[in-house]
Amino acid sequence: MLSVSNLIKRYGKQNAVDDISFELGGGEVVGLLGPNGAGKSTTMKCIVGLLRKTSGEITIGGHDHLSVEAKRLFSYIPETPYVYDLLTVREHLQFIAQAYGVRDWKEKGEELLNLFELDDKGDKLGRDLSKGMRQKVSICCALLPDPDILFFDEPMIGLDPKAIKNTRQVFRDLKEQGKTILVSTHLIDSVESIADRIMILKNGKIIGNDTIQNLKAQAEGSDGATLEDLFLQLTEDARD
Ligand SMILES: Nc1ncnc2c1ncn2[C@@H]1O[C@H](COP(=O)(O)OP(=O)(O)OP(=O)(O)O)[C@@H](O)[C@H]1O
Repeated sequence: MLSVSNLIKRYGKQNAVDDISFELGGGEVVGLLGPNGAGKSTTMKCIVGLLRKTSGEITIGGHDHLSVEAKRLFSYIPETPYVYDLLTVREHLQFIAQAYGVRDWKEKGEELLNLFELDDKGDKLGRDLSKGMRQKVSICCALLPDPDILFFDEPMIGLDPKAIKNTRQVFRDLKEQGKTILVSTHLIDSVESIADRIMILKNGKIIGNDTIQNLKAQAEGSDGATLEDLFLQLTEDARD
């Protein structure tokens, strides 16, 4: 469903993403973990076409990632939610529904607004929303077109505990529906229960790419180790 080959993204002399290759099969849920500055957001932004890659090949559903065919297949929830200042919350949903040709969107839109407790904020303008509300609107907009693939960049940041719980449930529902998900996060616990596989990035390189069980087995002295222990062990010299 997603294929990334020899992706490099260079900022000046620094390779923020340093020749990484990986694939996501249809229906796979993969957590992208890594310390600050590891290259998670840069990787995501290159995949969705927000940043121009320096080199490498990326295909989504067999199409070049910059093609319209690829863009029809995915939604992206950025780390910093972007909303339109002069559209209300409901108008955001209407805009997305029209842009993606979503029929009968109103009912699903209302369900999403209810789920994220935005139903009484439907007439609020984007510019008047708090950061957490913007994040919720961003998630609702991403879910409305019912995409096959979802890219979530730190989706829990800025959400209140109830919204975090709801988002976890949304992940479980999406997984059950067979959606393909790549989710970058610092909140290791939030992916542990749903991820089929974890990729750990450090200094722009993938240093671990396996099931949690296999990664734990590979890690030294991993008896009873939590995913957090493993993560810290693999990334401990990240500041070298
Ligand atoms: N616009 C930019 N110009 C120059 N360097 C950048 C730019 N954006 C990111 N970088 C650098 O690229 C590297 C990867 O950054 P990136 O934001 O992808 O990391 P991240 O893993 O998402 O980090 P975090 O967990 O802190 O969000 C970092 O060293 C960062 O300083």
